[in-house]
Amino acid sequence: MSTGSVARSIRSALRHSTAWSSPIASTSRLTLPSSPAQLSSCTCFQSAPKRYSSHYSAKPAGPSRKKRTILDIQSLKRKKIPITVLTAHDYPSARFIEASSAPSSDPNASHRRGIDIALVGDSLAMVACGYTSTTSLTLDEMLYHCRSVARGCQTSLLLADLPFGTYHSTEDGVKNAVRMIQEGNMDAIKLEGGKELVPLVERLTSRGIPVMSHIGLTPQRQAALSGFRVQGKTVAGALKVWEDAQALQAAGAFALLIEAIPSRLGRWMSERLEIPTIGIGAGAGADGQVLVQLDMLGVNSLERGPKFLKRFEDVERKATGAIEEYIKEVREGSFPHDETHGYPIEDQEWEGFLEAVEQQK
Ligand SMILES: Nc1nc(=O)c2c([nH]1)NC[C@@H]1CN(c3ccc(C(=O)N[C@@H](CCC(=O)O)C(=O)O)cc3)CN21
Ligand SMILES: CC(C)C(=O)C(=O)O
Repeated sequence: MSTGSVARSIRSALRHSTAWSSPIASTSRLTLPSSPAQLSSCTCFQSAPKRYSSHYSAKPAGPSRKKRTILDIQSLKRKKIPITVLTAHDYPSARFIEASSAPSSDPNASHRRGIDIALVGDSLAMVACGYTSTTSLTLDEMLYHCRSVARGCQTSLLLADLPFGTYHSTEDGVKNAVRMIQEGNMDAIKLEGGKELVPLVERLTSRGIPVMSHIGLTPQRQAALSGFRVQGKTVAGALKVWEDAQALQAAGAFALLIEAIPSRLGRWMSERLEIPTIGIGAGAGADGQVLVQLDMLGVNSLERGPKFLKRFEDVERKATGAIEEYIKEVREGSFPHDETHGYPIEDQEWEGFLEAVEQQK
């Protein structure tokens, strides 16, 4: 192939990679502060990293759609504004979050602020990959999902779980958290565990990697906890949750996820901790709430699900209904419609084609 023809094929490939090409991910990463003290006074979290969106994505963010920062999240607690967290597992679920953050016509609408934190939770192992537990998910699988979410979500703070087994030692935890930031394009990471993780939380936060700690029911330890069971229901159990919370706050965690604990304990701790608590099955007294997006959309509405789950939609029913309609229309011949869904050819071209075929005989 000549140089000219190589250039031509590249130009042609570029021309054809329009609406269906994947968007270009940002290469500009946040510069992170190096100590917890710097973290709370630093302004570098406040500037939005530029991310480019695909041709058919929503309009570019307007002035009211500032990238969420650690400081923003923490100030919501002081202002007593509930923090909204929702999981995103891929590009479309990230785009749903981004679209729900669009400024509405009503400037006072409470949903106007949108989702504060998009969480690439390792629940994706179960709901998006079909594994029976979160422990099967590898770091590489997680990184692949993180990159897709980062391409779809510009406004929310991007948080992801370090998968099971990737932070059993402080050294592993630091190395793998850095990969989540550099390769996964995440802003912060979440770690399941209590006091035993203090050395890792200190190391990460003092090196500028913001950490959300996750206590109470920690699904990665499902086997050790003998299943997905409510935690902190006894004197000793509640004391353990409270001691973990205090130790992790002191170690530098910017927020605390509290899962499946009694509502009274959730409220009591939230009133006493300085850092925000994000609850899932921890009652209305937490500083924020998190749900798994596919759960709250009712994508798996046939399963019973935990008691804390509220399904705001029944996407499973809507999706299967639509697919059945598609099957019916294809079988009946009512889809596609030539006029609506097909491509025309000019009469002259068509007749010319028929003549040309005739002449070839
Ligand atoms: N789809 C999905 N949603 C989740 O919220 C979720 C996951 N997957 N995978 C990881 C963990 C597991 N989670 C779960 C799963 C089940 C219960 C559950 O059924 N709990 C019982 C508690 C029983 C008790 O101790 O009293 C319940 O009835 O709510 C709780 C959390 C939360 N996380
Ligand atoms: C259940 C939520 C909080 C989570 O940690 C996840 O999505 O993995």
